[in-house]
Amino acid sequence: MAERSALMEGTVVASHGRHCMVETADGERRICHPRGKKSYAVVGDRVLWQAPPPGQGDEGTIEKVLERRNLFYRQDEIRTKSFAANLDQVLILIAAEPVFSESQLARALIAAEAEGIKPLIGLNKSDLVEPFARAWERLLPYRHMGAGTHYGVLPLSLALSSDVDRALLMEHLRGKTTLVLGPSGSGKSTLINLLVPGATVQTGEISQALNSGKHTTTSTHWYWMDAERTTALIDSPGFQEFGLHHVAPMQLAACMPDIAEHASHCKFYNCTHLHEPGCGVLDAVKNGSSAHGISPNRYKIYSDLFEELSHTRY
Ligand SMILES: Nc1nc2c(ncn2[C@@H]2O[C@H](COP(=O)(O)OP(=O)(O)OP(=O)(O)O)[C@@H](O)[C@H]2O)c(=O)[nH]1
Ligand SMILES: [Zn+2]
Repeated sequence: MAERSALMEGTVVASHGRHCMVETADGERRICHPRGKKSYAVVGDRVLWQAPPPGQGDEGTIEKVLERRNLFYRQDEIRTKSFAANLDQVLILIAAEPVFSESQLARALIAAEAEGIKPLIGLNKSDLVEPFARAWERLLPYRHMGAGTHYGVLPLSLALSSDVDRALLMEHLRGKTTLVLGPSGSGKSTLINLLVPGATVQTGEISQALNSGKHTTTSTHWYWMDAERTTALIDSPGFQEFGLHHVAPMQLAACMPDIAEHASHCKFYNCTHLHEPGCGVLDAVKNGSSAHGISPNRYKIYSDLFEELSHTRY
């Protein structure tokens, strides 16, 4: 039996099917395959990997996925899609146009909360004055959520005020690992290319290497934004149909800061906030859009999701 080399630690920086690109501590990258089911890794995973025995090519094997701090994923009845692991925050980029789906936004935010990941919202295309004003208005509950400490909505105009936007984004991203998500047309590619010059070329090359020649961009990629490798951005496709099958209905309120804020005032500790007397959430819904109320849209998202998650689980 050929002698095997030592285990080394690395970070998964791209994945395509079962193939991964692993980056070592000194920045070297190489293609690795998982050894077994237990070593399936996603972008952001810290892994122990091993170089192949001499003369057997240069593709390594992932021997072990180290314990994750968190995993951002969506799940429906049929499948689970894992986006990335070990994140500091998720930046959801939407735009004045095309009009965004509030339900989709809310779902992504809940998925982040459920894993203890800080969400951040960017609203792009502020140059489209009227549609932007409408979108900004629709985001009112999100701008106020958690007394302004929790979320933040960053107004952006990525194609026009690139220097200003780069500086603003850097304030929020510096030193962190951030997953960027967004519906098609929101300006996600514009954002990635603004923050990581040459990202498109890098993506093409890695995709090609992982996909044995076929060109594809439908995979998740990790980019360093600085030479010191302290600030990372992860680009991932697949924002549509955000299933939350993994969130229990009774866990939902805690994952929606504007609802959670009032849930401690309920008479019953196991209040569903749907019909109970003495419910702090229902009282806050009556106060509607006042500073301390819950917006009708947000409550509808809560009650619809509660119903949906109650059905899908059993
Ligand atoms: N008006 C305006 N248009 C912008 C802005 N930023 C990006 N766009 C335009 O919006 C369109 C979509 O931008 P992309 O960066 O390709 O968006 P994407 O989210 O990557 O979209 P997909 O490639 O479909 O996933 C392009 O035509 C951009 O030029 C902006 O600040 N203002
Ligand atoms: Zn209640």
